[in-house]
Amino acid sequence: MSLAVRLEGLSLGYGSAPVLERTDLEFPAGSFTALLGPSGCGKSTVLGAVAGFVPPLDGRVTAGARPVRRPGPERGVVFQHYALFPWRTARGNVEFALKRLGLPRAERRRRALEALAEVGLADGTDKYPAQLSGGMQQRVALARALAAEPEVLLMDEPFGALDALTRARMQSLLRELWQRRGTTVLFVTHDIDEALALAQRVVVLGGTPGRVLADNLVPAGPPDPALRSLIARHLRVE
Ligand SMILES: Nc1ncnc2c1ncn2[C@@H]1O[C@H](COP(=O)(O)OP(=O)(O)OP(=O)(O)O)[C@@H](O)[C@H]1O
Repeated sequence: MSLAVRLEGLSLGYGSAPVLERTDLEFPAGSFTALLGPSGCGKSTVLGAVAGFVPPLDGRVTAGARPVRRPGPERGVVFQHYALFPWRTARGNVEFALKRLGLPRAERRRRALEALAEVGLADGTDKYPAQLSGGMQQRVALARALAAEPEVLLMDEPFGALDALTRARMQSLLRELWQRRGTTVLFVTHDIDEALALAQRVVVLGGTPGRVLADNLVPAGPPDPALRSLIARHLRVE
């Protein structure tokens, strides 16, 4: 149900500008890691490389035993902008995403309803995006990713556009889903508190080109102010 992700000597960039240079990182199967760093340091690019959207300039990305060469259903992606089709219902959006898996119609429906129930939207399956709040739309986007039963979940500031209360609800929903499913999660954010609240491990990226500035295990238990200020020092945002 989950795959380890490895970045080996990975260099990424667009054209001649390097974004990440010779980076090695391993994310064990079933782990929940936050990638934290200032805007422009390359967090989304790293996620894009794991998703298979951004080809490496050098080195490689593997998911399980296989090198990542293109997007695949075992790696689900959730973006900040929900990118739902406005003319499809919540269920329709999730079902549509399952088409590329070649699943029969009845199976697509079953999985869509199950995933929407899992994110707490059992009552909203026939609503259109315009009839749903931002938090509910993000739930649909999460259900869409989960319905494909991914082994790795890649999340790019998924809660960045939500108000504080909805964001906190979505964070606990995500923790719950992760505990239940054991999916490997890579979660990009530039919010230290969100990273500490959610992840087992926080990796801090920074610099130009980007590199790993710190790789901390987040201790279980109550929030640790010392760890928070250590991370903030790396980010120089205190
Ligand atoms: N498609 C692209 N073409 C060219 N340059 C790009 C492209 N996408 C990102 N970049 C550049 O790569 C660098 C890293 O961008 P990236 O989006 O990965 O950073 P980020 O840390 O996720 O930032 P943010 O927190 O603002 O989303 C930036 O300098 C950005 O301008």
